[in-house]
This record gives sequence, structure tokens and C-alpha cells, in this order.
Amino acid sequence: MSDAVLKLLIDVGNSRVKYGLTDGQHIVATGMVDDMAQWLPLCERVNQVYLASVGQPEKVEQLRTLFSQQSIPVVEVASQSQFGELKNAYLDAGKLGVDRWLAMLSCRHGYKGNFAVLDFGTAMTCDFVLASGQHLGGWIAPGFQTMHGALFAKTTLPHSTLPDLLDTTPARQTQGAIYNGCLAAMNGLIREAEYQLSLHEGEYRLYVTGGDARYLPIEQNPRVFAANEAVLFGLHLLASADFAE
Ligand SMILES: Nc1ncnc2c1ncn2[C@@H]1O[C@H](COP(=O)(O)OP(=O)(O)OP(=O)(O)O)[C@@H](O)[C@H]1O
Ligand SMILES: CC(C)(CO)[C@@H](O)C(=O)NCCC(=O)O
Ligand SMILES: [K+]
Repeated sequence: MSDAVLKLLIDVGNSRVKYGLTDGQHIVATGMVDDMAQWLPLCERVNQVYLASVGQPEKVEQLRTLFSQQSIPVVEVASQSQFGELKNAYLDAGKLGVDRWLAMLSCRHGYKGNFAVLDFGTAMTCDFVLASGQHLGGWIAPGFQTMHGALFAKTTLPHSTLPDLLDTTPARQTQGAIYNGCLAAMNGLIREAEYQLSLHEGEYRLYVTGGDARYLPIEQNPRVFAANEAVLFGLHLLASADFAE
């Protein structure tokens, strides 16, 4: 890494905080932060922060205070009604989760056909975009951890750890039945997304991202692609547009 001026990209998710560093061309580093002290070494190298948050308001407040003390301006990103050709379908554009908006921006940058982007985080979300750039809307459902967490909370099912082998085969023990069942629900979202895309004319792709996308057998479907760090890459695209100004 050179010592050029960098911008810090921060994705405050529902449960984790992720960051990236961009030089305007590339994301040159990424990581996860769970302790405020970890930001200080990063501050020395950046002149601007791009922040996208969908949760943890108290953490966002702490970040605002920290960067203000360091005299580093913070751009807080929100969903817009349009960026380039991408048009937000929400009746109130700003109400669309900014993580969903950034994930769409990111996928649209790399692919101009019809697509769905599915984010498997605390919540699992799916958003549909046509080749024209028109967003159709999407879905919000409980994510993998949230699904089995809800089962443990609402039933007498025993708490158990994630099995080593996770697939959607019919299980013959409770632990497998729970986790394979939740994985089947995630796969179900992909199948239904594929069905929705098939209703529109033209080629399509499905992009998957988020911490729990790693459990999905994406190699089994040639139309499914990994979009790792899609939210951070969306922030990088916004920051790069500002670098260019
Ligand atoms: N170190 C890790 N590496 C990869 N995945 C992780 C890690 N820690 C937790 N996860 C998984 O990531 C999921 C959380 O998804 P994600 O990484 O997208 O973060 P998040 O903070 O929940 O953000 P969001 O819900 O906004 O997507 C959890 O359900 C968990 O299974
Ligand atoms: C759906 C989540 C929780 C997914 O992280 C987030 O995008 C969010 O808080 N969205 C706001 C509501 C919406 O997108 O309709
Ligand atoms: K998410």
C-alpha cells in the first residue's frame, strides 16, 4: 500500500461493523472492527469517511464523535431516488435500507442485465433490478442466525452448535434438521428470486452477498454469482465518484 490519501468506508450492519480503505481506484484493505480503539491507526491515513448504517445508532454516534475529534469529515450515505441509471423503486427512496441500495449499485456496476441481489446477513434481503436500471423492489426476511435464534426462543428445541456439514438433505437428528431447514429457506429465497427474474424478458443473474452466503452451494447454479463485500464496494463507487470531482 502506498501512502497516498485514502478514504475510509464504513458499513455499520445490524450486528457487525465492517470497513474498507479506498484510494479512489481500488479497495486496498478491508476488515472488521469491534472495538473503537481500532479506528485510531486508520485515522492517520484518511482524509474522509463514507458511512452507511442500517443499525446500531449508538455506535454511529460514537463514530461521529470520534471522527469529529480527529477533524475528519464524515459523509453519511443514504439511499437516493437515482444514481446513474439505477432508479430506486421505493415510494419514499430514503426509506430503502442503504445496504440494499449500495449492494444494487455495486452489482449494476459490473452487470447491465436483469439481476437480483440477495444479502444474507442478520436479515436476508433480495432486490430486483432490470437491465434498464429500474429497481422493482424487493424482500426482507429473517437471516440464517435470526431464523434459528427465533426457533430456540419460541420453542423448547435445544440450543445446538452449527454442524460441520451443512446441506439441504433431509436430516435424521434435531440439530441437522434445524440448520438444514434454515439453509433450505435461504435456498428457497434464491429459487423464488430466480422465478421472479424469469418473468422478465432477457438474460439474468443472481448475486449473493453477506456473512452467511458462504453456506450456499452457489457453484450448482451457473446464474448465481458471489458479490463479496457488495455494500463496501457500493461505498467505494460513491467515494470514487467524489475523488474524480
Ligand atoms: N467473522 C465472520 N466471518 C464471516 N461471517 C460471519 C462472521 N461473523 C459472523 N458471521 C456471519 O455473518 C452473519 C451476519 O451477516 P453480515 O456479515 O452481513 O453482517 P451484519 O452485521 O449482520 O450485517 P447485515 O445484517 O446488515 O448484513 C451472521 O449471521 C454470521 O453467521
Ligand atoms: C432490511 C435491513 C434490516 C437489512 O439489513 C435494512 O436494509 C433496513 O433496515 N432497511 C430499512 C427498511 C427497508 O429497506 O425497507
Ligand atoms: K444485510
